[in-house]
Amino acid sequence: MNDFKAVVMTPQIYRYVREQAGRPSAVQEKLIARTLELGDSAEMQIPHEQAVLLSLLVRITGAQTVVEVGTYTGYSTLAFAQALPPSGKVITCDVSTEWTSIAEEAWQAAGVRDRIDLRLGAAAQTLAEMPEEPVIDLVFIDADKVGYVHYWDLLVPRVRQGGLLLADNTLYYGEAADEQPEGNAAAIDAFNRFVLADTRVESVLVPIADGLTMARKK
Ligand SMILES: C[S@@+](CC[C@H](N)C(=O)[O-])C[C@H]1O[C@@H](n2cnc3c(N)ncnc32)[C@H](O)[C@@H]1O
Repeated sequence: MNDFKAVVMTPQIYRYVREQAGRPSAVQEKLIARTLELGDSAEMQIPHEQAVLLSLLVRITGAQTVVEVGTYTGYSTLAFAQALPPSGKVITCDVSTEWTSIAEEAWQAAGVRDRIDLRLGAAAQTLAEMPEEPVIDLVFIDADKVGYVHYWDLLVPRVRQGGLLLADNTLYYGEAADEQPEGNAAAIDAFNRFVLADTRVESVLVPIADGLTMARKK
C-alpha cells in the first residue's frame, strides 16, 4: 500500500474537480454573487462541490431531520433543504440576522423556505434546548471553531443510531496538521483528536474543500 496516495491540489486540478460538480442553479448563482458582495466573510460559504456532496448525503441516507450549526447566508442550508423530501426539515442555527436575512431570501426564491427552521441565538443554547431523544438523521457543524467539541457532545446523543455527523473546516487551511497549531487551528486539532477517540462514532476526515469530517453514530 502507498504511504502517500493523495493529489496535491493545483488551480488546474481544482477547476477540474469543480467542473465535475456541475453548474450551480440560478438561485445558487445569485446567492454566491450576493455573498461575495459582503467582502471577506464570503470565504465562509461552502464551495459548490461541497454543497453537491451535502445534497447527495441527504439523498443517500434518506435523512428527514437535519440540524446545521452555522447558517451564514444559507448555501449549505439550501443544499440540505433542496435534497430533503417535502416532509423533511433543516433546523439551522446562527447568531446573525444580517447574514441569515440574505439566506432567507434565497430559500424563499428556491421554494424551500417551509422546510427550514432558522433558530437565532448562541448555538450551544439552541442545541441544549432541543429534546434529548435520538431523532436527528444528519448534522453539519460549521460555526465557531472553539465551539465544535461542545456542539458535538450536545448533538451525538440526539442523533439516531446510524445517523451521520459532519463537521466542516477540519483541515483549517492545512494548519490543523501543524506541529503546534494555534488559535482556531488548535481548536480544530483538539476537535479532530476528540472525534478520533470518541467510541460512539466511526469517522474519517475527507480532504474536500477545507476538510470535512464524516462520522456515523454506532
Ligand atoms: C462558516 S459560517 C457558516 C457557513 C455556511 N454553512 C455556508 O455554507 O454558507 C459560520 C457561521 O457561524 C455563525 N456562528 C458563529 N458563532 C456562533 C454561535 N456561537 N452560535 C451560532 N452561530 C454562530 C456565524 O454567524 C456564521 O454565520
